[in-house]
Amino acid sequence: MGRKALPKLNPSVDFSRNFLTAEKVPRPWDPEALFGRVAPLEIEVGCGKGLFMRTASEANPDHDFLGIEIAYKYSEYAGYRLAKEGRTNAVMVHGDGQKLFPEVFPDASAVAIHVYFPDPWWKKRHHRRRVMNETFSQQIERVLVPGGILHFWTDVEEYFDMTVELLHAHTKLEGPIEVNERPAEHDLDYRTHFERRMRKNELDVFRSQFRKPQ
Ligand SMILES: C[S@@+](CC[C@H](N)C(=O)[O-])C[C@H]1O[C@@H](n2cnc3c(N)ncnc32)[C@H](O)[C@@H]1O
Repeated sequence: MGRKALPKLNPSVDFSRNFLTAEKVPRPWDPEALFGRVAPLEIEVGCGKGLFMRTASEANPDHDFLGIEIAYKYSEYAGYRLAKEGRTNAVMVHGDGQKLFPEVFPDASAVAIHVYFPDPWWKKRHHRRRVMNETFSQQIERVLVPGGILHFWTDVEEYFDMTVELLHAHTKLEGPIEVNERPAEHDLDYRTHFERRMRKNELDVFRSQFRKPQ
């Protein structure tokens, strides 16, 4: 299943408030510099075109959303779309989530971390390239506040099972807590573009949450 080319960005839209490259993320972490306030933080890793970032930041104006996407064009487009919708509580970062977590986020700094449909890296010898690995799962646990939630969805059952095993073996996160499918009320009423694609193709989606103990 290939991806369509992204629409052109209108050069008159200033999206500098909603998009930055990894080296511009403040170190030490300073949410006020990015969002102009301190609010409960949610982080998404691997945002693609940013549907979740747009819908979640609109639905939860009291939370701040930081999206990390390694593909420059997608991160830029997602930031541009946030700017077009005038969002002040959501920022896209072009970068590698696995590098940014240890460099940027303090312990217990996020109420939720979202990982939706990470690249499956199907071949066994490529599994080590998967975003969900031992080191990153421990970073997720460290960055979540007590009671914070990891949202992990995938269409690959074997990746789902591997992640459950990984989290049980290397973290104290509790789960998987099952998440039910919700009927879509309009054509973009899906958690992400990949969820939309899987459901339109009648493919399974494995949805879960894991909670950091208090
Ligand atoms: C299969 S796509 C899913 C996109 C989106 N989450 C969705 O569900 O529609 C996986 C995305 O993760 C991004 N990605 C892969 N590794 C990453 C990393 N280490 N840090 C940030 N993004 C990453 C890829 O560029 C790609 O856009």
